[in-house]
Amino acid sequence: IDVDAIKSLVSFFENLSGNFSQSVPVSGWNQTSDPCTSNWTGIVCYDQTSPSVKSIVLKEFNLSGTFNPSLICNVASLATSVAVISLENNSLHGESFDTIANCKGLTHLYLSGNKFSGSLPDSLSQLNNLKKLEISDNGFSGPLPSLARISGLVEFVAQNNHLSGSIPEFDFLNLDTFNVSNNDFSGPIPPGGDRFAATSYLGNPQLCGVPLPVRCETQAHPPLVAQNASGDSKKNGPSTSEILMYSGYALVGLIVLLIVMLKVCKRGKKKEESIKEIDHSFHSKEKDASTATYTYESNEFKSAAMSKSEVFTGNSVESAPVSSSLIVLTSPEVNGLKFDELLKAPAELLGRGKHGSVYKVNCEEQGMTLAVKRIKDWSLASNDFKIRMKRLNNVKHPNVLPVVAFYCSRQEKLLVYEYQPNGSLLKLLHGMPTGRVFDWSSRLGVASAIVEALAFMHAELRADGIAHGNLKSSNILFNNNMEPSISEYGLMTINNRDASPLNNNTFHFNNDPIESEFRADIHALGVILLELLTGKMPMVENNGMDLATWVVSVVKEEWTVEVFDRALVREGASEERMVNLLQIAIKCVNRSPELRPSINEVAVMINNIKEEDERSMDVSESPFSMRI
Ligand SMILES: Nc1ncnc2c1ncn2[C@@H]1O[C@H](COP(=O)(O)OP(=O)(O)OP(=O)(O)O)[C@@H](O)[C@H]1O
Repeated sequence: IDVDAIKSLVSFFENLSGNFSQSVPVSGWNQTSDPCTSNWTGIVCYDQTSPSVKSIVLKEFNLSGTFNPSLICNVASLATSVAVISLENNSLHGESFDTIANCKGLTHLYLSGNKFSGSLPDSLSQLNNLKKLEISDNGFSGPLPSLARISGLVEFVAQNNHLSGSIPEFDFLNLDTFNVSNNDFSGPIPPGGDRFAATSYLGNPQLCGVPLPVRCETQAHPPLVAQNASGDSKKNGPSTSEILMYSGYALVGLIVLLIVMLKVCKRGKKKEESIKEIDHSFHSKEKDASTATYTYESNEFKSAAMSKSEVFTGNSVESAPVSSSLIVLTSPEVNGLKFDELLKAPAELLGRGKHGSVYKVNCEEQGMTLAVKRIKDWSLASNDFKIRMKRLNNVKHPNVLPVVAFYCSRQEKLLVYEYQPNGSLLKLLHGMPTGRVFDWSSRLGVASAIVEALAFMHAELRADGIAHGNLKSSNILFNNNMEPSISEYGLMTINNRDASPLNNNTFHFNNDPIESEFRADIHALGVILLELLTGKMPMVENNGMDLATWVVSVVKEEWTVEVFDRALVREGASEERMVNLLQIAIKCVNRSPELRPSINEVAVMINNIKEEDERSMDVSESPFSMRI
C-alpha cells in the first residue's frame, strides 16, 4: 500500500478516535506498518500479494470522534478499492460527508447507531455500486437524496432519524430490506412501497397510503383562513363554513375507520372458516418475516392448520380453480392429486429461500410425503414455465431430483418434489449432530456424484441454454440411502438469480449470457467442493470474506493445510488427495469465467482422485456410509 494511503488511513482513524483522546483496543493503524501485511484491526485486504484495502470494519469500538470520508475517498488508491465501510454502533459525529461520492467502489456503507446529524449529501446517489446503506439511529435530518438512481441497492435502513420531506421513489422491487420508520416523512408512500409492511413506515405522523392505515387525501387542504372574507377567523373562532368543513372531515374519518374495522373483523372470521382465505398481507409478511406479527421462526409450534393457511392463502388462490389438477410429470403415485388435496394435507415449513418457501406435505391417500416449493416472483411467463418443466422432465439422471408435479396458474406456481428425508448437504456439513462423522470418502463420493450429474445435465441441456442457475449446498439433498441429488435444476432463470455479492462470479462471458450461466454453475460447484473440504459455510466468518476469496488468500500464503476441515485432518484423510481436490475447486472459482475448467474436465479430475482413493482403501466400506 502506498505511503500516502497509509498516512491518510492513520489520519482517518485519528479522526474517528478523536485524535487518540481515548484508547481504542486496536493493533496497527500507525505509519510504520502496512494495513494488509500487518493485520490492522478492522482492515480486510483483497489479496496479500498485490494488496489493496477492501473493508474498514470498526463497529462497536466506542469511537467518539468524527467520520471524515475525504481521508479515504480523496485518495485515489483507496477510493477505488474500499468496498465496505462499517462504523455502526459507535458515538461518531459529523455533519457533512459530501466527498463520500468519490468512493466509487463502495458497496456497503454502515453508519447506524452513531450521533451523525445534518442532511444526507445528494452525492450519495452517485455511489453506483452501493448495495446496502444503513444509517438508522442517528440524528440525520432533511430530505433523502434520490437513491432510486442506484440500481443495485438491496437494502436501505434509516429508521429513528429526523429525515423529512417526501419519500422519493425507490426501485422497491429490487429492495430486500427497507425501513424509514420513526422519522418526519410526509405525503404519500410512493408506488411499490407497499411491498414492505407498515412497520417499515410507522412513526411518521404525516405519511399516508398503503400499507399504513392512513389514507391519503386526494385534494390538498383548502387554506382555512382564505375561506373567511373578513380575515379574522382566528381571533373570532371558527366560522360556519369551517365548522361544516371540520364536521365533514370528521365524518369521512369516521366512515374510513368503520370500513377498516369492518374489513378487519371480516378477515378474522373468514380465516377461521376456511383455509382458502385471502390474506392481503401475506406477501408483505413473507417479505418482511422479521417484523411480521407471526412467523414460523418465532412460532415453531404453530398448528398444521395454520401452516396450510399460510401456504395457500395468497390472493392468488382465491382466483385459482380449487379442484384443478396438478400437472403430474413423473410419479404415477401422485397422479390425480388435486390442488385442493394438497391444501388439506398437513403441512410443515421446511425453510424459506430467496426464491420462495418449501413445505413438507403429508399426502396420506397417496401414501407419500412431498416437498412443495411455492415460488415467489417467478420471472418466466406461465407458458414458458410449462415448456421448461416439460423439457426438464425429459432429462433424467439418478442424482438429479425430478419435479414430480407442478401447479401453475398466472398467480401461483408450485413445484412438487419427493421429500428427501436426510436433509441437505448444507445441513450435513454445518448442522451435524455431535458424534457423527461425515468422512473423507463420503465427501469425495458426494463430490463425484454431483459432478457426474451436472456434467450429464449440462451436456443434455446446453442446446436449450438451461444451466442449473442456483447450485448450492442447500440444493443438494440426500435420500433414504444417503445418496445425493441435485435439486432445482434449471428453475431459476437469469432474472430470478441471486444478486448477492457472492454471485459476482457471473461476470458475462464473451457477452454470452447463456454461456455465463453454465460457467456460473462451475463456480458454484467450486464453492460446494470448498465447503466439502473446509467444512465452512459459503459466506463465512473469515473476516467478512466469502469462502472462495478466503481459501485463495490462505493458499497463496502457503498455509494450505489450514483450510481443511479439522475433522478430515483428524481422520487422517490423504493430504495429497485433499490438496488435489482443493486445486480443482480453486480452478472452478476463478474470478474469470473463461479460465474455469469445463464440467467434463472437472468430472475427469475428480474421478481420478476417487479412483486413487478407492485403490488405497478397504473396498468393503460403502462410499456413503455415515459413521457414528
Ligand atoms: N425435496 C425436498 N426434501 C426435503 N427438503 C427439501 C426439499 N426441497 C427443499 N428442501 C429444504 O427446504 C429448505 C428450503 O429450501 P429452498 O430451496 O427454498 O431454500 P434455499 O435452497 O436456501 O433457497 P433458494 O433455492 O430459494 O435459493 C432447505 O433447507 C432445503 O434443503
